[in-house]
Amino acid sequence: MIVEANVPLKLTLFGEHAVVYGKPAIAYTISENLKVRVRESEKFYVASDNLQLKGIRVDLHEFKIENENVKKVISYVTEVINYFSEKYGFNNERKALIEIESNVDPSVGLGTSAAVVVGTVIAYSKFLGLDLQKQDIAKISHEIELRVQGIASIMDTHTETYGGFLLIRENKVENLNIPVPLTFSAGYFRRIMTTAEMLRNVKNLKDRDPSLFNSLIDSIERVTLEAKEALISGDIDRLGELMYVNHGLLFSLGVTVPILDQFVSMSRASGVKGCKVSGGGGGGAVICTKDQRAELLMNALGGRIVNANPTFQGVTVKLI
Ligand SMILES: Nc1ncnc2c1ncn2[C@@H]1O[C@H](COP(=O)(O)OP(=O)(O)OP(=O)(O)O)[C@@H](O)[C@H]1O
Ligand SMILES: C[C@@](O)(CCO)CC(=O)[O-]
Ligand SMILES: [Mg+2]
Repeated sequence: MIVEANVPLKLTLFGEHAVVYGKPAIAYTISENLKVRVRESEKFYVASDNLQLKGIRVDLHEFKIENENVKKVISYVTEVINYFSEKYGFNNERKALIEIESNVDPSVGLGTSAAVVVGTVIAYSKFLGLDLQKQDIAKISHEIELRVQGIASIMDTHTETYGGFLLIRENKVENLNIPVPLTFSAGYFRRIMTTAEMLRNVKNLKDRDPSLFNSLIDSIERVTLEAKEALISGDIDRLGELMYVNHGLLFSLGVTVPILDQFVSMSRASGVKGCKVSGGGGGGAVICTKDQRAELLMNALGGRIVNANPTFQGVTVKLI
């Protein structure tokens, strides 16, 4: 028996980083996904064909002989195993091979870390014979992402668990009913930092200059709440304008890099209604109002386009 979880990846429309400090954010699930498969094995293994360390296969019992990079990369999975052993008393008596498959590169600002956690939580818990509700999956996954990263909001884990367009506010998620069929152009550029590193940079700014930091995240809050109204009323012109403003505020927070700024700036000059960095920054994902010019520019600048069509189902699991 193999348990397979299918997790949609996500894009953040507004409010990333600020959401970590209690501000609202808007995210939605897209038509790209990550799969996690769990099956019985004589030892614990994690396998992924998709990491920079291509084709790694790690024996979790001989962890200490593996290098720090490997340990770090698979820590989202090992924390899930630790969680079920600590909280549910599974003393690793049922060992598993955990395989991760995705056609999107890891760490690109599309919530791949949350997808690994949500997928492993749902598939591994089912493998252990537990039948967790979505509410539990979301809560446990957030706890684990937070443990690994040190800093994290509920946004990515909750969005990928539930699916659709969500407003994240005060540690809760609200479904946004969007009246018009809405889609975006999105892709990603090579990333030089992980989200965990970007989160630490932002925290440094907060510690160094709290008053400047607060005024930036207050502005992000205002933009996000106005964007919610624009989304609900289908006002794409206003939405686009607010995306550029949010990008500017993320530039001010120090999470953009030259290629992203160049792309956003060139998109604006060529008439695209709105564009911004999406997710943790430091390279990685960008999102624009749907526009062929944005997609051409992305290609021309060396980015990779992703399928940004919205999905509404959230994580699913099946036995194969
Ligand atoms: N295919 C995969 N196989 C194994 N681990 C993965 C895979 N994809 C992502 N990961 C894990 O997630 C980490 C990337 O997390 P990170 O938060 O930096 O990126 P992200 O979630 O795509 O971006 P953001 O949080 O901004 O949306 C990787 O270092 C690795 O630990
Ligand atoms: C940067 C951030 O806001 C979004 C990462 O996709 C981090 C988080 O919300 O945990
Ligand atoms: Mg992440």
